[in-house]
Amino acid sequence: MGLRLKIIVTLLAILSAMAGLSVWVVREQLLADGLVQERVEAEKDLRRLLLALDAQLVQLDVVLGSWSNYTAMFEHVAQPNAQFRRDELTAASLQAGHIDWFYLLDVEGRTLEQVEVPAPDGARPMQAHAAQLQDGLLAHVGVLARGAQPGCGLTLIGAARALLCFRPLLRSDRSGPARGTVVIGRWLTAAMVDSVQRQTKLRFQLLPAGTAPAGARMGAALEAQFAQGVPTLSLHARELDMDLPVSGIGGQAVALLRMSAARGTLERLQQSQGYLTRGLVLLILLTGIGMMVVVDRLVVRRLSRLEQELRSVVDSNHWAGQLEVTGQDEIGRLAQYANGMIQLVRQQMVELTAQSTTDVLTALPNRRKFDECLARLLAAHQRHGRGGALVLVDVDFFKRYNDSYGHPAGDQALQAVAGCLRAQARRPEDLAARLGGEEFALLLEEVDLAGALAVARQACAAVQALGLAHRASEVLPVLTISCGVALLRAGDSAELLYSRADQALYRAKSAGRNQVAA
Ligand SMILES: Nc1nc2c(ncn2[C@@H]2O[C@H](COP(=O)(O)OP(=O)(O)OP(=O)(O)O)[C@@H](O)[C@H]2O)c(=O)[nH]1
Repeated sequence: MGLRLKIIVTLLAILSAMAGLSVWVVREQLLADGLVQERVEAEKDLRRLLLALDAQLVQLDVVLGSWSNYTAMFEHVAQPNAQFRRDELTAASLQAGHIDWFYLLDVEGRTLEQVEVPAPDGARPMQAHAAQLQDGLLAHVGVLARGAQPGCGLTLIGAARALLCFRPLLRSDRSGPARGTVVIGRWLTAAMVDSVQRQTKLRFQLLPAGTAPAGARMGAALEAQFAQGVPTLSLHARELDMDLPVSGIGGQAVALLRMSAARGTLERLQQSQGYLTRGLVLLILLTGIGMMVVVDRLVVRRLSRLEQELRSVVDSNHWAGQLEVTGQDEIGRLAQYANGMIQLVRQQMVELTAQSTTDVLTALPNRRKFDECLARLLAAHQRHGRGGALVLVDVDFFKRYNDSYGHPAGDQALQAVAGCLRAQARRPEDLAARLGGEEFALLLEEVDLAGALAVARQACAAVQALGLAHRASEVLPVLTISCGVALLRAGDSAELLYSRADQALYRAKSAGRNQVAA
């Protein structure tokens, strides 16, 4: 896997993990916030609903407050009399004031006057529950009213719920104890529920109180009810319910007020989570692409360029060329170090090549170099018809020289001979080489037989002129050499040419040494 692919895969893995984690964290946070927000909004709605329901009581209370014959009622309660005027206390007048029933009680809670608007089917529910009313509710109201405080609230009469308001009958200056109580009521009908729903745009129902504990009381301070944590929230997939137990006027459990609402907040949150997720993914993609471009420009591209340059340097024969240094950072320094190494390798290669083609004792080119040059000479001859000659050189009676003067002296003698031969290779294309032991060679380019013979003879003369004493030589008392010359011929191979030069050398040796034969 290339570096670029590795970086892409790693980046993708890291960014995906980051994206997943971010989405999860944000989602959890959004959900937690959403639930809190939903509860807050539901409580706000419930408050609004309770206020709207309370407004119904307030209306009833206003009707009760605007009653005109309190004085007559006060006296009637104190001492019931037959002259008590009942003009306002008819079913028709109650109906006009949106009241369903009216009671006038004495201080003991006994009913003195009672008016009821019959239901459309003629039923009179209040009468049907007269005993219950007498025993419970109205007596209770009477007790409440004895505290001289008016009040309103919800109550349960049989299975029906009603709103009621009561006022104690006091003196007009409000002094003295209450003499009785006026109570008016309205059935809490489906029409009234509808009207509150329309007005508040909130869905609710009044369920049987069941085992729910007595809770909020209509008309009591809402904040106090909420502070007690009375409402309970139940969350469903798409809806939420907020339940609030509602107490009656006497504190008894009357109903369970259930407000239902769509979970819009959650939907909105889920929607924003979707936007957020898409935004995050886009951001991460853009970040990933941006990072890739930066990493590509700063690292990958430069590294692959270095790799190409290094490969072409290594592939070249002699480690030719250098890497481009692109900056002073780690990659730039890497290129500098690599350049240093390339230079070192190049130097060592030059040195090794020189060592492998040079004779250690005489510093003349060795047999390997000679073979290369001979091959080149042959190729040039075949291609361009250039002339050339090979001169094989052998030191005369060298074994005896060694035996007479010792091996180290023999080495020095070979070095001296090498110096003489090097001096004969005057032109840049000429080559003097040591082939091995006391055998040397001269390769001469663009030369004819006369020229080659002349060079060979000069070599012989030069060695002789060295005057290196050789007491065991049969030729002269000084060191001498013999040379065999062979000219290049068409179709020659290295072996053929060498063989002719060797035969010539043999002839020179046989003819007495210290001479040249061709
Ligand atoms: N000192 C020294 N001697 C060497 C070296 N290489 C070869 N020799 C000696 O050179 C001698 C060559 O002897 P031969 O091949 O018998 O030939 P020669 O004694 O010169 O006799 P001819 O060639 O017939 O004149 C041997 O004794 C080798 O030991 C070297 O590097 N140094």
